[in-house]
Amino acid sequence: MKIGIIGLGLIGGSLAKALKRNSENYVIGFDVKKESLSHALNKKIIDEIALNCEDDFHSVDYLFLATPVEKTIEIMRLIPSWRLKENVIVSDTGSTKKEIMKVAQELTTVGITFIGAHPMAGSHKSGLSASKAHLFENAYMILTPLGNDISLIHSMKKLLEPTKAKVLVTSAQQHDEMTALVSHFPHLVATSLVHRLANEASDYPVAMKIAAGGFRDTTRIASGNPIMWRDITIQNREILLSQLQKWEEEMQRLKKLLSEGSPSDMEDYFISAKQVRDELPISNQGALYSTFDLSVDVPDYPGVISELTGLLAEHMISLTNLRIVEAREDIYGIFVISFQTASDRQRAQELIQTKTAYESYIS
Ligand SMILES: NC(=O)C1=CN([C@@H]2O[C@H](COP(=O)(O)OP(=O)(O)OC[C@H]3O[C@@H](n4cnc5c(N)ncnc54)[C@H](O)[C@@H]3O)[C@@H](O)[C@H]2O)C=CC1
Ligand SMILES: O=C(O)C(=O)Cc1ccc(O)cc1
Repeated sequence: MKIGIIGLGLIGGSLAKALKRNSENYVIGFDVKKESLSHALNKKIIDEIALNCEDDFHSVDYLFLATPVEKTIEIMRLIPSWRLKENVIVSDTGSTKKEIMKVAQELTTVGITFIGAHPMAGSHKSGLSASKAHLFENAYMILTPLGNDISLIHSMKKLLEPTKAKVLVTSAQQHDEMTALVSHFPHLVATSLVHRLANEASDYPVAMKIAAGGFRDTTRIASGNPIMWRDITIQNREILLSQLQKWEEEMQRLKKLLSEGSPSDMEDYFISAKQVRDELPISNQGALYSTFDLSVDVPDYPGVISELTGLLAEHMISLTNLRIVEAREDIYGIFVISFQTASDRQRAQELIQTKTAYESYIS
């Protein structure tokens, strides 16, 4: 297949790398950053550079827009004036879908087929340098088609096979409601917690320094790309405002509990949240649970487990558990190794950093 990708950042770059796993795929890329284009071509992430979008995508079967979502809408409005194949399928990778699918509906009137796509994987990092061929492995890829064209969904699924993502189909409305709950609103909460810390920093100058693992874990996503999150929150504003209303109600409930509740009411509040959190697919994978976990970002291929366990065994580092984490939504690595002590984990991380190309994280 010939595939065009506009926006060769974290997601567009990762998509290009994943699609190039199929040697029959040919990728033509465009980005406003010229250095990303030349880097992508030199590293064979793409096969060809598009110099002007009006003409240079005329031979592609699929065209993906992997730009911040407001930019995506601007580009979609330009597409009717471009020279494209008659049955090209246009798609995107945007984190919001309602506004994008409204413009997609307009495109059908000029004969352009658009199917929305959103990989539920990524990171707070951005740009081509953070892209990875295996970013989407085992993650959900949500498709939002306009109609019920099974053959269209089937061909998108086929194209996306090299990403090893798990495809889900929903409506744009459902997509935006669900992502508001699990991604967009948590992003606002994380960001507001950082603002709270910053606001108190003059009274408690040492607070920043002592911010421990919990604060860092809860607020990691606040380091995400501000332009990307500006666009997402503006496009999903309505649903986010209703989430904010429900959040305020939850805070009122908490306020009452804290001021009037008994210690056991308080404990119940934590217990019921812990039950739900522990049921999330990420944390019920392993038979054992250790606090000394190391996440290693590796492609999901056979052999990687023995490579890493062999390395640890060679250096006499004992591990207590191994697990492959299935969703990549709020984590970096997919291969999680648990250790009995923090010092075993530290030694393992140093070893993996020096002896392999895999990145590892303590979360
Ligand atoms: N970062 C993440 O974790 C995830 C992001 N997404 C979505 O994917 C899209 C891309 O996000 P990232 O790759 O993270 O952003 P990014 O900032 O890493 O990459 C965006 C790229 O688009 C380029 N660009 C901007 N305007 C352009 C234009 N007019 N024409 C051509 N290229 C242009 C930028 O130069 C940059 O290389 C966004 O819509 C985002 O909502 C979806 C899932 C996860
Ligand atoms: O950093 C993280 O864990 C993320 O939350 C990544 C992410 C960002 C935006 C999306 O639309 C989907 C996933």
